[in-house]
Amino acid sequence: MSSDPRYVVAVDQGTTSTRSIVFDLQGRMVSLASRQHRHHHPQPGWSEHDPAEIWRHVQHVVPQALDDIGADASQVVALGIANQRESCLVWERRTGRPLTPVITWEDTRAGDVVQQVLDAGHGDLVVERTGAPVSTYFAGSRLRWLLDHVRGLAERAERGEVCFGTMETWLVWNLTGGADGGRHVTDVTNASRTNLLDVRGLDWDPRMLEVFGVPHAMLPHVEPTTGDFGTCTSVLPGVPVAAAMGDQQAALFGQTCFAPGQSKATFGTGAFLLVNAGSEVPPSGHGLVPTVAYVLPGEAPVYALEGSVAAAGSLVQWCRDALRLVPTAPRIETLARTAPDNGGCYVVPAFSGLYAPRWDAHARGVIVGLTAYVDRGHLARGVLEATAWQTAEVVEAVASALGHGLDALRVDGGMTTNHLLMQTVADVLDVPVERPLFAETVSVGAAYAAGLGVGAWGDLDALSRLWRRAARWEPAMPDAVRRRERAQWSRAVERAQHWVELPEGPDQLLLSAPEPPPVPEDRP
Ligand SMILES: Nc1ncnc2c1ncn2[C@@H]1O[C@H](COP(=O)(O)OP(=O)(O)O)[C@@H](O)[C@H]1O
Ligand SMILES: O=P(O)(O)OC[C@H](O)CO
Repeated sequence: MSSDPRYVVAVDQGTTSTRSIVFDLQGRMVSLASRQHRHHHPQPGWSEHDPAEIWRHVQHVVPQALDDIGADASQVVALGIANQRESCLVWERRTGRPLTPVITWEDTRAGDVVQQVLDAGHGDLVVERTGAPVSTYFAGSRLRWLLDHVRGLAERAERGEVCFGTMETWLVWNLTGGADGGRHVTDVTNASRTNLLDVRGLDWDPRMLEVFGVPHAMLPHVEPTTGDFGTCTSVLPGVPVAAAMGDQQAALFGQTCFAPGQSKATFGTGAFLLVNAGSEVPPSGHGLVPTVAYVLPGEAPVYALEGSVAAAGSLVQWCRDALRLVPTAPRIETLARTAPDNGGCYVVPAFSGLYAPRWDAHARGVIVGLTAYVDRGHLARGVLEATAWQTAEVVEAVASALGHGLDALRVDGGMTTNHLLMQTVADVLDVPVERPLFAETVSVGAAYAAGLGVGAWGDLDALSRLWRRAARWEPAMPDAVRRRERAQWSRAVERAQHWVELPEGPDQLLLSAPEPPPVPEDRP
């Protein structure tokens, strides 16, 4: 065996930042580099990133993570990509020039498209074919919005002159050559978040393309989670892109939830609970969404049942950036610990409406129960409790769907360094909460999948043996308190619900970037 160390590199392209993590072949994390990108909110309900900025960050963090350990591309056996899901953009096939910003999963501008699809009576059909309800959350409605509002885009899409993609599609295209032969591919887990994929056939559904008016010519080829996504021509020249998957599916994989019934919750910008549902599409219902967990070549697909919470860490970020309540996100814990409880104050962060299990696009955020007694500490408590209670609603829905509750919940994501929050989650769920040693489970999952793809690791059992618990929080809240607080939370949510009429979309192109962003730097 060569003494030259060998590595698997993961890229986690998240809503807040882009990270690159290097793993050795024992599955240990050996280096991490990260960069936050800007988040634009040009109008209420709009949420955008600059695709060129994100590609630049990938070009920066991947070499940096390798440089930090004195390694280079020649020692990398595979690259795996995990990404914020549903966020999407369109670019020009000939030049690779982005024609739109990244319209993120939190963006609600396509509310009128959703309404049109529902008014046309297609709501049940979309759920039956794709597993997911019609929502601005899934990419199809936002793609339709772009086709309607970017001048000339619909015609160019019909002619095959433009490429649609979610974030892994954009990154794989650029990594494998861009306009000079880059691959236009998506992975099946990301594709299952578009309202356009036949969740059983695992390819674009012609009926859904009709319903959303999406030309097939602009869509990427759908690939299994691990396999041949092409070879990097830049950033990691010669290295195969061996896996790509949505970040929440990657976290399920990284938490080694390979057996039906195993679950994890990731607390990042949003919060996402996924339960492994085995190889049959689980029934929709209880406000949960069947989704593709992973597809390994030559094996039956594995599905998950998902409960997505739109706003979790983003509420903390809003407290930091918009309210200046805290200087950094972790300081929300320090502030919350100055108060013994929420002082009667409840925060419902329905910035993008409410997702699972209520699915109310018309909901908007509220802070209720304010009296002159409430101070910053109480508010910070209310902010953390909002994530816990939203998760509790999802866990209740999962219990109804499965017919039994969870024994324990594996957690990960940026918010899980917050001990008070994790204790609160255990308390309101009345379930123990466990965090693994490698809390960057999204990257772990992408690396595991990529390593499997090139034979660097044996099999799923070998990966399961790598999971190590680092922390556990036991429920400690008296039942009576839990019941009382649960009832108060429900009353607060009711006040947030049905708040707005969905706005009509503008008639003309109103993207916030009137000039297309510059072509990524490394292209001639
Ligand atoms: N200690 C903390 N307490 C509460 N929220 C936190 C803490 N640390 C980070 N966050 C929140 O977590 C999010 C970042 O988590 P991360 O998993 O990196 O997100 P993403 O994958 O969505 O980019 C941010 O929204 C931030 O506000
Ligand atoms: O980037 P994250 O961790 O907020 O994840 C975003 C989700 O994939 C949205 O569905």
